[in-house]
Amino acid sequence: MNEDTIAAIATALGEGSIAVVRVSGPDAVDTVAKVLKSKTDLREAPSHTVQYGWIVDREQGQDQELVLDEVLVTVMKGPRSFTAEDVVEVSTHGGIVAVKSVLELILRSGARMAEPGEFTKRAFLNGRIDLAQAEAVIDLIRSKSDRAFQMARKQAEGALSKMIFPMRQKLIELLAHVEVNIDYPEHDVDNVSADLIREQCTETLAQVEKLLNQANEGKILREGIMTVIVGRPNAGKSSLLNALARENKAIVTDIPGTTRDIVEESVALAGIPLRLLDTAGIRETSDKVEQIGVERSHTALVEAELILLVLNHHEPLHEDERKLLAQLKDRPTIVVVNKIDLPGELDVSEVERDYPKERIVSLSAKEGEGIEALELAVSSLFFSGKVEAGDMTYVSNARHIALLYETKRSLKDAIQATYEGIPIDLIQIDIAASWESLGQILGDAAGDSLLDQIFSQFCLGK
Ligand SMILES: Nc1nc2c(c(=O)[nH]1)N(C=O)[C@@H](CNc1ccc(C(=O)N[C@@H](CCC(=O)O)C(=O)O)cc1)CN2
Ligand SMILES: Nc1nc2c(ncn2[C@@H]2O[C@H](COP(=O)(O)OP(=O)(O)OP(=O)(O)O)[C@@H](O)[C@H]2O)c(=O)[nH]1
Ligand SMILES: [Mg+2]
Repeated sequence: MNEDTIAAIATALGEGSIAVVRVSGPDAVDTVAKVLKSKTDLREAPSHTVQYGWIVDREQGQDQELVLDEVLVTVMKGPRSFTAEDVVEVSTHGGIVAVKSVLELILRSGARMAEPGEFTKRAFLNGRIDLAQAEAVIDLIRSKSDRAFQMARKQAEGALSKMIFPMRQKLIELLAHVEVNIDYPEHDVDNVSADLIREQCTETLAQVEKLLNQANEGKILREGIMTVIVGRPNAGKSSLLNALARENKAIVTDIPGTTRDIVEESVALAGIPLRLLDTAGIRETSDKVEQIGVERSHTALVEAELILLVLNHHEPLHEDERKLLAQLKDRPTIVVVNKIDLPGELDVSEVERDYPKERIVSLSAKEGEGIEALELAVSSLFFSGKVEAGDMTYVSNARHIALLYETKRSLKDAIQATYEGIPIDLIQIDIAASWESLGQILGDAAGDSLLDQIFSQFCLGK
């Protein structure tokens, strides 16, 4: 347990109705009791209760005391608290003046200023949460969407840890089993061990790979897919954006070259968030403004994670479209054959030579027909199965993903070694390594520098 009692402002600095100073550590109650005037002495207050009172600076004059603010004070006795230590929270009036003066007084009364993330770090060091949970707290604060927040919240509650834990348990049991066989060598024991290792490591490897696949899907669900709509002028790119956005966001006219600059809109397609970029139609042009637009279309393509190449069903394939089809065939491209409400002039078989059928979608942006087919094509391109947002655990933290890759490598090495007749005690090293890298996700034996690096990313007071 920590000796120090720490304090910091836990709320954002700015105008607001209330602000909170959080104090944690063995002297939290005493420190605040010294500066609080209330009916019940804070030292006598039961845990998880709120006291009304005033924060007073008694050291100001001789007899007179200076009232800093009228407050509500919450006491949470350890280990039933966020840090697992005694925690006292002082709710002051909002704005920065009251809360700052209360914090300063508390610091003068014996507490030390907390470092960024130190409250959460203590929750980790005191064993209330593991490192993966602590890291999820940062993601929680930083999340910008409901979905991102819900993913982080579940991890903060230990969803990932609950999956890692049994995997590690299985590996340690395997190690124990193999160890016993080595210590009491009988005939053919090595073969039995090799079979056992192969079986268990293959099972764990499948779980690790599943987590890694889901990590990628989770990233898509949190951040959205950068989607670029390209095609010739008048193909109906802006109409497609409007149809997907269900509003007239981009200007649509029958004049080729209408869109000059990139128009951006976020939409959800079959539950998948897309960051849609409508671009200027690609063609040779002498118009200076349009040229810049076409240039921007090409630039957008470079970074696109999904490309919707819009063709016009009502016209034969144009040379510029042949070029685009060839250029984009190895990219994540879906060919959208638009204007199917009009008579067909386009020879789709030419497209089908380079693109599989499930990557070609026919629709009418104007009539809003065939959008479901596009939804299907997008979700099968990015998701192995159904898009689940509800109860899946998505690994989002870069450190965790790197450690899962390390685990994967060790498990693969172990499996490979069983086929090559490598001595069991050498294979044990790989198994132990995979057990360790999984443990590092939870913060097993994490060194000071790693902890410093992780917790310094937090804001003050968290
Ligand atoms: N005022 C206030 N609001 C807050 C927080 C806080 O610290 N203070 N939180 C901070 O992020 C979040 C809530 N998170 C919390 C997580 C655990 C515990 C806690 O005391 N856990 C104990 C005992 C719980 C119990 O009595 O059953 C434990 O898990 O042992 C408190 C807050 C959001 N709202
Ligand atoms: N019949 C029919 N007309 C369409 C359809 N989609 C678009 N159009 C029409 O085609 C014309 C061009 O549509 P836009 O959406 O502006 O085409 P664009 O690809 O954005 O064109 P630029 O911005 O010039 O590159 C407009 O007159 C639209 O109404 C469709 O599905 N069916
Ligand atoms: Mg347009």
